[in-house]
Amino acid sequence: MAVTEGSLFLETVHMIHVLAAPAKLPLILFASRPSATTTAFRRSVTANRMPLPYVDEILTNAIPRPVPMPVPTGSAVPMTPTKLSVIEQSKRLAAYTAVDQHILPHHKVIGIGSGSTVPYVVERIVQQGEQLNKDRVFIPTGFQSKELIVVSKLSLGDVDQFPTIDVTVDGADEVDSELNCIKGGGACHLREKVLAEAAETFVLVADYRKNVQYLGTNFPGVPIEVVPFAYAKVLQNLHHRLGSPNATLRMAKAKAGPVVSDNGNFIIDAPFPVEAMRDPYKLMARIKLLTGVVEVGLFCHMAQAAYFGNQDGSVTVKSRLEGEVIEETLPSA
Ligand SMILES: O=C(CO)[C@H](O)[C@H](O)COP(=O)(O)O
Repeated sequence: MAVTEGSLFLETVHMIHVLAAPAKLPLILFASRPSATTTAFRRSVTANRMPLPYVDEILTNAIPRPVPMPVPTGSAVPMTPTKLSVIEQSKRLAAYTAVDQHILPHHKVIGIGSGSTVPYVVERIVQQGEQLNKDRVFIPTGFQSKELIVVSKLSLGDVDQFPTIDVTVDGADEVDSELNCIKGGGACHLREKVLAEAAETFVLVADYRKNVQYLGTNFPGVPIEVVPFAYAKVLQNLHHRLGSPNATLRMAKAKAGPVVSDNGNFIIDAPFPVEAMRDPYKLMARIKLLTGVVEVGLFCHMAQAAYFGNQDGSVTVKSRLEGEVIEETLPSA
């Protein structure tokens, strides 16, 4: 899914934060005035067309937020609300743990990925303090992460200025037992793959629902970015030659016509049978050879580690050590 319910929640919160920022209205509104929070949240959710029963679930199923690291004075922190649903709490746990373990003081060029877990990544980076962050540059994978970087008053760079990145942290749609993943639910996978490949260390963060043994378990299709004029030809290739008869052009939700990526391209979502998904590298290579394909949302042999926040407050970590992927679960704090 391009926009999950959880991500809508975060994006809504983020949107309110962005709207509030110029008028210096703190997002603390969420913490100190729950009824105003609920009303504002409902209003923006309605504008985003999220079903209201789900809003009720988010608001009632909320659990207390753990105490964050102290925020250095004067920092612009993209604050999250005081109460988070279990899923949001899991995302934040994953993000905080990954940042604590991988974004170290000597890291100066940092790639910021896309998706609903990434705001927590930026939040934790900001909590590391102005002293550390003033000498760093942050490279976004798209519009969302660029906004997060700017709103957080971190220095923005681009990969053409910094073709070597110390660490890139990104979300994922699914991660398998070999640390391969599906990305592109948010149509950012071209830039995401460039930043993953440019990075010395590429780390994934997600909630427990994305942790699977085989790709395609829950996430229905492989996102494929194509140049617009070639989309019909690529669709035909996928239907008739590559064994994806249900591949479709991704259509926009609040616009007539297809989703257009940050690079001006179209996205095809192509579901494949289980057998094909068991060898994601081979599948990725076959799709990539179709002329008109710009990038495939299968990331194989790229991530060094993946962090999944669990419902019970523990974090499952998959990491690559001397070619082997090991999995461990860190107990809740
Ligand atoms: O690959 C991506 C965008 O292209 C995202 O990282 C991925 O879709 C996960 O997003 P979310 O956390 O919102 O489900």
